[in-house]
Amino acid sequence: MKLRTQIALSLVLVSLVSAASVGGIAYWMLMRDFKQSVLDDAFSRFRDDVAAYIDAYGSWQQAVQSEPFPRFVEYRNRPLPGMTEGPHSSLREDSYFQRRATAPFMFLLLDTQGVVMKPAEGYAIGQSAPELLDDAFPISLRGEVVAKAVPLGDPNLSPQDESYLRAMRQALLTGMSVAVLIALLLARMFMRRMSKGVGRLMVAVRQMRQQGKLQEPIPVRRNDEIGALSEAFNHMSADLAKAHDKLRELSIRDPLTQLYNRRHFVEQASQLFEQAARYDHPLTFLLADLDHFKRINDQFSHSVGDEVLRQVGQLFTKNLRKSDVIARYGGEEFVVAFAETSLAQAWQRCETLRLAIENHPWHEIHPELKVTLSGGLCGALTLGSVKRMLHQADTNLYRAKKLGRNCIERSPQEVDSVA
Ligand SMILES: Nc1nc2c(ncn2[C@@H]2O[C@H](COP(=O)(O)OP(=O)(O)OP(=O)(O)O)[C@@H](O)[C@H]2O)c(=O)[nH]1
Repeated sequence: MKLRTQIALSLVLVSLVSAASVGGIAYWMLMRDFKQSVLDDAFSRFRDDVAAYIDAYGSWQQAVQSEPFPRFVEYRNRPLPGMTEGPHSSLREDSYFQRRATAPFMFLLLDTQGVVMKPAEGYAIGQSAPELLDDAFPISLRGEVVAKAVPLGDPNLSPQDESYLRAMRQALLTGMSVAVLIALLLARMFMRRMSKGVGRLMVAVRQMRQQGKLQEPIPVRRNDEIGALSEAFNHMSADLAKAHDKLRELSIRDPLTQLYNRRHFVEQASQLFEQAARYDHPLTFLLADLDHFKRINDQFSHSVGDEVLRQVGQLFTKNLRKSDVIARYGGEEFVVAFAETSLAQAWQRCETLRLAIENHPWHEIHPELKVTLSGGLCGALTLGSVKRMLHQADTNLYRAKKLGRNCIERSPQEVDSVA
């Protein structure tokens, strides 16, 4: 499953569970407090009625014999004359009849010893129930506890109470739905923000893998773990690109002279040949060889021979153009591809190079050291391949050696054809 989907699902789940938990707890607290307030209200009425009843007849027993408690309550709470009219009359009447229906019948009345005085829900008059005394509310008359009331069962809620609770439930549900909606919107924003950073990383990694783009910097716009990850990724890709470039350089360079190696030269020469042949542009190859190099090694040591090769490499680079592809072709052999260069122009440059090598202060390495270079040129694209052109250049080099070395030779027929 995609990270984005996983985050989305987690956030949706968290939002729903949070909203349901908060809503559930709020509803439970609302119901608890509401029932308590109904109970308190009912008890205060019941307490007043019982106290007035006992007060009116001297004791509960005498009162019961004189007038039933419900009737006493009804008369006691009946609206005063004149109150049945006017703006508040209906309120008073409603309240009276609803409370009357609930309050008297939800309390069991005990005397101070725990003997039932007014029955309710399975308790008969005269039954002893001292175990209920602990939870009973005291009813006092002039500072003396005259009875105790025990609430039984759930309160009978009035239609007004029910509609109030319905409205509260509705409000709670609406609140919860809005909370879930806001949570989901925030989750979506949060997820987009998060997945944006991860998405950028993914695109960069994919480009690295599929297109080989090693250095693919991504913007670091955040100050969190994803920002740190992006920064680390940028560092790593820069390091990787550097290491890759270094490795590539090592793989195409000759370690002694730092010129290109033979393999890289062959690759480059093939491309240059293809282009020159297609667009009919000039291209000339030089194959060069240091003269009597074996003697240098033998006479002055192998390390002097190495130093000569190194310095000859530098002279090649210094005296030829950047666009010329210069390589060490073998032991003391060098090869150059002169792009966009005719045979005559290449010969001129090779002569400059040859003289530079001949006149180099070799005596600084050893007083008797002398170094010269022989070379063979070929600019005959008509030969059809790099291999054949290099072979022709080698033939010309051989002739240069035969002619006494320290010179650059071209094929006579090429020189003639240009002339
Ligand atoms: N010091 C050193 N010598 C090398 C290296 N590579 C090849 N050589 C030596 O270069 C010498 C080439 O000698 P030859 O092929 O006989 O040619 P040469 O002595 O230059 O004679 P000509 O080419 O005919 O002028 C050999 O002695 C190789 O050992 C290298 O990397 N370092």
